[in-house]
Amino acid sequence: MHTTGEPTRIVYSGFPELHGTLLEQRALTRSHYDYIRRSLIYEPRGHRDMYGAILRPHTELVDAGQAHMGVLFLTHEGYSTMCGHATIAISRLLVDCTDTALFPRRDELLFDEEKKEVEVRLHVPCGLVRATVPAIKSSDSGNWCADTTRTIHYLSVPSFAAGIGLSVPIPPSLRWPNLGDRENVIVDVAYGGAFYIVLPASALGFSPSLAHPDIAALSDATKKLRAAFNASAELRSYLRHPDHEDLQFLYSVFVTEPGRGVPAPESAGAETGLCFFADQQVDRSPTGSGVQARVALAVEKGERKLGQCWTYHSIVSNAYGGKGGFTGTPVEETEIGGRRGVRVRVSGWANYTGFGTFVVEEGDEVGGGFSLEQLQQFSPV
Ligand SMILES: O=C(O)[C@H]1NCC[C@@H]1O
Repeated sequence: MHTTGEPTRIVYSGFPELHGTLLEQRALTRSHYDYIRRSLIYEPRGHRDMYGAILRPHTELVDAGQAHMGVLFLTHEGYSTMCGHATIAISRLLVDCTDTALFPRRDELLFDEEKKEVEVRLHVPCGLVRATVPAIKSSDSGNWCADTTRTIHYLSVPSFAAGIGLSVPIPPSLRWPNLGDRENVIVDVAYGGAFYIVLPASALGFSPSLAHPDIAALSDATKKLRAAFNASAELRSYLRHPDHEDLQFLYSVFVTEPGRGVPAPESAGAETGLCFFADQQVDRSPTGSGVQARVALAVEKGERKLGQCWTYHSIVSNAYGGKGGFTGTPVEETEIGGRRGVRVRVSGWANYTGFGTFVVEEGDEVGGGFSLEQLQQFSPV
């Protein structure tokens, strides 16, 4: 499927059996079955910016009846903890799926006759996500399917601002050309199921406009900024999560341009962002978990009130006249580990791109998956 152009290759059958909690399944997948991620995400089946997900029908929350399905997320680098664009895609898929062998808790989904929607609860590595999928019911069969004329929305785990106006010292070995003679970059850090650095392009020494971004140069700058941030124990201490240390890492640098893009009719304003995540993948979608992080920052800074809806664009949604932009609305203040958090409602669309079966033939070493970049780094080419 894709969400504003960002792919989600969804594994719903054929994955080896896994037991334990979702985080244990994630660890086991990483240690024993990483070859499956590489075969689906790397070339020749995938590419540098491919994204995937594995459905997990048994997790502690699914078995306790709190979630309908568990999900592991796959990136070019490894296994992420939250993904808004994939949540939107997978919840639509599950509403459309009538096969209980693939989706054992299918019969527990409820069609809300009044609102004409179905709630799907997903257990993802950062916690429980509640998605609401608009649906249409057939009067003949009584079956429903997703109604693609309305947006899907989800409420994820609490988001929070972890640090505002932090100064990141950039050592000489990590400077990039646009930095000029600056020695520090000022960033905000926020959590939206994963930790994000958020900053305007101008803070990196680039033009503030993301109308025609130099993606390669921004990728180089954000990669170096991330390395400089991670080099400081004091700055890393801002990546603290009260629940689980698996969640305590910097996932992404999000470069933003406030004001750019067409606001959705129900929203009070718009902005555009360019998200570099994992090992510098570029998100084509407006990045649901990053929207959560950016809304939490806006609330913390007093720029956004509860209930105020805002539109978030990517360079792809802007290129299509605003179609595919997400909206983000802070709906509830909450507390997380003694600090102020906010629940953010994110909405967007997802579409199917196809259904398929992948094979890796025995003895096909190249076809097991390769990353051109890693080959260049580690092997003679
Ligand atoms: O929408 C999101 O949250 C995701 N898209 C790719 C990077 C993030 O995990």
